[in-house]
Amino acid sequence: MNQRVIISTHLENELVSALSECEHDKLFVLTDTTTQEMCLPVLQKFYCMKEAKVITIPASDSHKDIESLMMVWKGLQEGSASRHSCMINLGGGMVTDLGGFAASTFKRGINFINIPTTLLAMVDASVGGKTGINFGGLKNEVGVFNDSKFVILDTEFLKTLDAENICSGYAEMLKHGLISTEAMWEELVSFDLATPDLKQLQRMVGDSVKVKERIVEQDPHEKGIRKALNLGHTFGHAFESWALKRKPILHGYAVAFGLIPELYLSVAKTGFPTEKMRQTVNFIKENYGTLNITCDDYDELIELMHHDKKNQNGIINFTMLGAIGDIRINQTATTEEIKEALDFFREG
Ligand SMILES: O=C(O)C(=O)C[C@@H](O)[C@H](O)[C@H](O)COP(=O)(O)O
Repeated sequence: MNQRVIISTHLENELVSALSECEHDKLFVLTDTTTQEMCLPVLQKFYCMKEAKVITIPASDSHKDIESLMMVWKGLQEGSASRHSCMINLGGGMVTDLGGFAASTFKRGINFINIPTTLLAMVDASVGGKTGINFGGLKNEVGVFNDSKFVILDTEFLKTLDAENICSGYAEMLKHGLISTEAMWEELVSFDLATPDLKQLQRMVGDSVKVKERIVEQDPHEKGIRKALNLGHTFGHAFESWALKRKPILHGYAVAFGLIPELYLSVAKTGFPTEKMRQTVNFIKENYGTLNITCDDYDELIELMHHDKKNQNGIINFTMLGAIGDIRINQTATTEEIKEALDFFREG
């Protein structure tokens, strides 16, 4: 990985040091309307930011699209950015994904630094070089792999989040536990997510991001083991795209929901222990509720799964588990099995 992930203890110092390693003629900072209000004031107090030009896009995943991307390109162009300029992406996964893609394509690529401000971006989106936008109703349909030079991870920003955003990011942590160790999974499913202990959560963020870093280092372009990080996402992205047309849900909620049918398939096909599946499913149902799909939605969901980026030769590709930490990539399921898993999701 050509990216350095820094767990911040003093944001200003770390940013000064990162910027000194990213030689730049002009500095830009990308925010969305939420982080402009909640997080930008923290950065604007720093001397190193005094010349930075701010570009702001509308908040939420429904704006992770070509229009917002054009706003960023336009902001860079109007601010006379050169190929030697640098952009700081200050925000959640939508900002780090879209900003990373804008920076990677503007004048064929300028340096960028991610400062994630949501739990989801801290443990997942800001790390590992997946950048992109949604397109044609499909998640992350257009994008490139390109690392930010630095990720500066300041867990103080967690204090700006509401309960829903904590839950959303936590779903990716839960996924990291499932693909990692029993001890990590155990701590995650025992955590009181309804009234979270922020100190404990801040410590768990460090462990969680290490799981992602370790996997991305082995396989930066998702040819093999990186597909582990997509656990919960074959169904999850389908749920998310389905919801986008009705009542949008946060990405992490879609992943939490996606874990349910994928763990069900793991029990049926790769021998994942039923009791651990039950414990995980109960945790998800208690903390995330459910998504109200009916049998009439199955064909649409399966059609959406046919666009998953892991697929090859028209076959839907799943990541499953044989046990906690026993990752089985490139698994398949028949349409009948997928429908059974959706029945389990609804009726469980
Ligand atoms: O980093 C990865 O690799 C992942 O799959 C992590 C996912 O949690 C993340 O949501 C990712 O952006 C999904 O990527 P996609 O390739 O399925 O669009």
